[in-house]
Amino acid sequence: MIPPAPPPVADWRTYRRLTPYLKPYRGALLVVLAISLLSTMLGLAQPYLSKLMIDQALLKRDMGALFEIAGVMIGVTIAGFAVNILASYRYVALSAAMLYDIRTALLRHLQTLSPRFYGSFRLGDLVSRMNSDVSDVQRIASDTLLSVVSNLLFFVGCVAMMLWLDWRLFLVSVVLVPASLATFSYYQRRLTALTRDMRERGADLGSLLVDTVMGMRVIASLRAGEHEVARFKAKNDAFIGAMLKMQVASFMTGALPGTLMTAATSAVILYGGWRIIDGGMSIGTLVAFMTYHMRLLSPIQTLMGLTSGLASARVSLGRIFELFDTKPDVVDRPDAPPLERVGALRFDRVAMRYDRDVVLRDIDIIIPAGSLCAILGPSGAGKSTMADLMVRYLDPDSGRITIDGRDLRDCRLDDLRREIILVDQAPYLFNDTIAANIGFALPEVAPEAIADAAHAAGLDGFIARLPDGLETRAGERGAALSAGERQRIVLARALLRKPGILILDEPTSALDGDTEALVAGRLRDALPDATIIVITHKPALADMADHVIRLEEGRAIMTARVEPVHA
Ligand SMILES: Nc1ncnc2c1ncn2[C@@H]1O[C@H](COP(=O)(O)OP(=O)(O)OP(=O)(O)O)[C@@H](O)[C@H]1O
Repeated sequence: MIPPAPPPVADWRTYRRLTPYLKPYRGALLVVLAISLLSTMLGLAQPYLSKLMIDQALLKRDMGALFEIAGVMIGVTIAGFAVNILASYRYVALSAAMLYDIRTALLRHLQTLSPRFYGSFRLGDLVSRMNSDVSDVQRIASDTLLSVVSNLLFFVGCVAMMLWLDWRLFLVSVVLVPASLATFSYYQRRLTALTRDMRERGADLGSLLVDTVMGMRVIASLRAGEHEVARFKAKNDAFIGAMLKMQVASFMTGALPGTLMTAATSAVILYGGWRIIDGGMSIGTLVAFMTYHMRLLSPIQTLMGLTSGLASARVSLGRIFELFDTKPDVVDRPDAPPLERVGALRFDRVAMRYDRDVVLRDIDIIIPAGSLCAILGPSGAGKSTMADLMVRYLDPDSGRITIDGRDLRDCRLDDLRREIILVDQAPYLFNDTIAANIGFALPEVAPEAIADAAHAAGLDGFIARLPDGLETRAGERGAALSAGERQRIVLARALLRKPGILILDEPTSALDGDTEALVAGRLRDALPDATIIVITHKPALADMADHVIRLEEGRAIMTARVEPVHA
């Protein structure tokens, strides 16, 4: 098998993709930047005030000027403090709102992806992207970006003040800047690649942990604990190795260029001192210049240090946008006319393959509206695939599926998912009460309707025996219930929604004969006009159907039952 190509390393253009999310906050961002500019200007005033203090007050022994300048200095410090707090508060609120928008958009996008995506994408990796990567971006956005902007402003202001005070001294102070920038740029590129590697190893580790926790029962029963620990150790070693490499690169990126800049300080003192002794410069000017020079190092070092954070956020953003770039298998047509009624469902020369394996070919069947239809066939014949096609989790490779003559692709997904409900083979329960699981996402539903649905699914006897009845909790993924109880709860959830077409994929596989007969008997009463399609291996269920579709080697043969159950 050819291994998949490694994902591309995110470059700086990744940040451009944030533009649509920034747009709604343009005005607010400009206000924050204006406040930040004000705070920078206040910070830049301090060294200049010390020059005035030395040259105008101390050297001239002017007490009045001393108090005046000291008063201005205190005022500037207090104002700078207040403006700084305001800028960071406004900025954090703004970045939090923006990241909420990204997370919501991501969640909406993930909801459009088909089961095929969830079958192939590692759960741990997905959780790590939605959690750690988004948090990483949040951390950087709520901290680093404001810091970058204010440090850049401060840097530019410092340079301007230094040039204004003495341009020759400025040239001496920046002589090592090119070497510093070259070192920085080399380590910064290395850092991006290493950060990506570390995130990937982290996702590997996360996936293994999710897999292990979910498979804990199997691990315990097969006594595979040590095997799992060894797998964990290998992944953990790879993660720690990648993290250490990244740390070294991060340190070098932050520290080396700054160290070079510090070396320039001695040159400034030497040249400035010579100019003072020579009479070409005042003491106040050199003191102010040195203060700017020392402060110039701080934004450079901060900016360089921040690059490791920015590189890591860039990688995280890349991983988040990779999810956004995953195209849904089915495309919605929200402009399509609404689906008025749900009629006959037809497979018109439908073919379907996974990768290169053909699963269904030339499927040509009609499921009459209002009928009870059973789909039979050997394991792996493609029955569940047919169900996925009927609810448009997938689109056929060729041919079409129509509802009352209209191609499913020409319907709104919202209409389809309201009218056609699939209860699939793996009943999923949320960690909530049984009532909340049945009435999931229907906050207005009446308790009587939930009780009716539970009755229709044959749950009434079981619920009556529970001390908390419908308010009993289902446990993590329904672990506090038996497989048959879970199956009936998801059936009740579907019945409550009264769909026009209900597809049940092996709905009674975990039920005993009596319970199966009870549930099957109540189905038609619960949905008197609906089309009910049951995928089953159980002859008893198939016997109740009006029509039977038999799948053999990807070709459906439909046989109408001679004696329909419902006359
Ligand atoms: N996501 C997928 N990627 C690749 N192959 C798949 C995928 N899903 C199903 N298949 C393959 O397609 C074939 C049909 O699968 P399907 O689940 O539709 O069969 P089925 O008739 O419902 O089987 P069963 O009765 O065991 O539930 C199988 O060979 C299966 O391995």
